[in-house]
Amino acid sequence: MYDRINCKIEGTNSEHVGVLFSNGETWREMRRFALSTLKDFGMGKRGAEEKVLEECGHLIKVFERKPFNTSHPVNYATSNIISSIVFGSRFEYDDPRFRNLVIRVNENMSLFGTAGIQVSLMFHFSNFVNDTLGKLKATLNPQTCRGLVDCFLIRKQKEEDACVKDTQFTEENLILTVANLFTAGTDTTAASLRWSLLLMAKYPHIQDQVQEELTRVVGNREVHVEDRKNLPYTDAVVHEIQRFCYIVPMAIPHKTSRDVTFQGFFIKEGTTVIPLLASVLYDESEWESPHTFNPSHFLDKEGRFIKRDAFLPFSAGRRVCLGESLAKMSLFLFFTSLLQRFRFMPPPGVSEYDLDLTPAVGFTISPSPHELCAISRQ
Ligand code: HEM
Repeated sequence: MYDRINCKIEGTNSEHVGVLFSNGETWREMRRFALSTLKDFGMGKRGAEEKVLEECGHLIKVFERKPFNTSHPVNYATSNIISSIVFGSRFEYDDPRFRNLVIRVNENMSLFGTAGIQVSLMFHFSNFVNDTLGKLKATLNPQTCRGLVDCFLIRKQKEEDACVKDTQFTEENLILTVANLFTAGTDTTAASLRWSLLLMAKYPHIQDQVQEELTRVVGNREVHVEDRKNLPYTDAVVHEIQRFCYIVPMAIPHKTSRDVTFQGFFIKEGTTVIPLLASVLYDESEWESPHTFNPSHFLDKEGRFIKRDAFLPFSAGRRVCLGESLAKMSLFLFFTSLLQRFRFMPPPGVSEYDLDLTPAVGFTISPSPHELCAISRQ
């Protein structure tokens, strides 16, 4: 059951292109291509770690002691991770075209599925990508891929030269695949990070324990992915944030590719099925206290980190999140690097108890608008 339902975006042929909403050969080819280039430029590599740490350096500069809204800076930072993997470069936070794109992607996730918003995103996205693409095409060197777009253009040229019939490496597929990576990969990671900071301000005793562990194990040097295994409490906190906040409560609609009988129910081929990830992340038979923010869900009695089968924020199966490794790495590095440097607190006059955990409405679950103070620890 890995097909998507048909989700056509007005004005485009999006039912048949990109990764998120395509099926069959297009999905297979675009997913394979995106995964292998993400591996080359991002996931599981030292290069990606450097990109996240570099971006963290930029983010740290805009965090403030006085109350500030975490939304925009965090969204710019996570968008820049995708930008540097896709385009091979990042954007300044005050670049108006970049800011506009980030806002559109954010709106798109809040109102996911609304045709008007999808059209508006595609319009802004096409403009932004066409502009960036023009620059990349003008400076393309077939010997060096700066990012996913270069790899795509080189492959497109090769398939054109070889007169490959029905090639998937088309301009439309390029724009939709890039749009999919921005839509699926920026707001989700940003929302997770914003929840992390809010929860640390809300539960200072948990923030204390994370900071004690970071100071003891890492000290003042840069945190690296390798440190994760020596930071069991921090790792448990990051996992618990993803469980407790279930950023994507429902997976993207699937469609049964054949008749199936599941738990005694007959489901006909072509039926729309929406896996409810929140139900497993809050399953009372799996978690000791599902409705409480409790990092012990991921710790054994000796304080060692434990994996849990019911931890499925990225879904499962063949349509499992394509960016899972990148998201996990980014979240861990941003969270630990920020907590090394700052103490996150409610604004003056607001107590921890007043910090509201009611989520904002949308396809992804983001915190409601709020302000925090970032007090330097160094
Ligand atoms: C905390 C961050 C993230 C969460 C919680 C998350 C979660 C998910 C979920 C639940 C799905 C739907 C799976 C299904 O339909 O069964 C999904 C799909 C997807 N995600 Fe993520 N995601 C995150 C970050 C990312 C990142 C960073 C990227 C890009 C690099 C990304 C790219 C995608 C793509 C392309 C799909 C569609 C896969 C397909 O249809 O084959 N995601 N994600």
